[in-house]
Amino acid sequence: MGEISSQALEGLRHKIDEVDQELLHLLRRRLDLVADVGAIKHKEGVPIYAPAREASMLAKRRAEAEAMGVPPQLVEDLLRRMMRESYVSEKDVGFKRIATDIGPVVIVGGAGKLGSLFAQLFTLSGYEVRILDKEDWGDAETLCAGAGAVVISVPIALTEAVIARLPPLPPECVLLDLTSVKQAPLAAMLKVHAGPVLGLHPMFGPDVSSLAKQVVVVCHGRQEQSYQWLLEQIRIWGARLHEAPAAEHDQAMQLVQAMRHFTAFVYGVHLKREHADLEQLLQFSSPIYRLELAMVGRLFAQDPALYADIIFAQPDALARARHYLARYQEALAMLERGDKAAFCAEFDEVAHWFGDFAEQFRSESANMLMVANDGRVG
Ligand SMILES: O=C(O)C(=O)C[C@]1(C(=O)O)C=C[C@@H](O)C=C1
Repeated sequence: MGEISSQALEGLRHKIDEVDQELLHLLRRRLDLVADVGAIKHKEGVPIYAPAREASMLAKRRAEAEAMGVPPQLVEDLLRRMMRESYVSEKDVGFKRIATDIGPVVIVGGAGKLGSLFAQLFTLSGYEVRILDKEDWGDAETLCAGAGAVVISVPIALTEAVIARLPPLPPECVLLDLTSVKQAPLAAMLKVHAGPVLGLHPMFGPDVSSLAKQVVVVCHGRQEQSYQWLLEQIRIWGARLHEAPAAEHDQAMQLVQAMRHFTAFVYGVHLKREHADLEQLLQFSSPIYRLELAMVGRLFAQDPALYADIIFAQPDALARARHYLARYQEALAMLERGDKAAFCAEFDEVAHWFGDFAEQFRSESANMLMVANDGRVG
């Protein structure tokens, strides 16, 4: 059934259509300007992401919006969304090539999703890219001959074996990996190659449209000076580099990745065994539950082996999971006793421990929830 509308309403809607069309023309103009910015950045080697420019632009537009009676958050949301579009369009122009005098970049596992993304980024930056995938080991020596960098991008469980299988590399070649764990691959690379060695962990999946604002963890191996070009190249792609010792990285990942995925896995198992009707749950769901369900559900749209690798590769995964289970059991005991006071006391202690982060997370998530709700149809 069509929506009921009066003539007055129709007239106003017509005017709104005109305003939205004007907005379209303005967006087109902005996209054209951004394309010109992209061309200059490509030539001059300026990073895609310009945080200082973004901060000053947002502050000015917010103040102007306020003075005009336009909600500042509305303007900020629109600008952020437009800038996300800029990252993609500026990426497609290509990037300045930082190291002009190095040999080809060989990507071991370059036919995989993450490997393909890096192959694309190196190609967009003017490097010769060679792919060494499963079926190419017979040609490994030829492919690696004269290489300026060899990038290992294979499943975690295979990383060390693949590194051990590499042919001898040129002494100045940078050997690096993109694995989610860092200590074991770094040790393996340092063992087989006497030249520059670097461990990277891109903290994003292969489906990102650009590296702008993404984080890449850097674990130094050997001869840092010899791979500064590569770090600079990644900065130009838009990513933020976070340096950390490999052991510290692996420990943090245990909590950020392994535990997180493990609990999401258990929650998925629980929903299935309880015969949850997802269609029905979505009908009842608030934005936060929808988001939570999406975070759990997206796990099961991906490769089980990848998640098994991330969880099982952590040396102390079992001990940590046992600690988690013990905490769950403690909480369960409160529930059995009907001890609300104990629950609230523990809650307060955790809130105190979160400190200012609790409020920060509340306001950050409020915005995310609104965006999640915008995408809802019906
Ligand atoms: O001004 C720039 O450097 C741009 O690339 C343009 C733009 C924008 O869309 O306004 C996009 C990305 C930057 O992080 C900042 C601003």
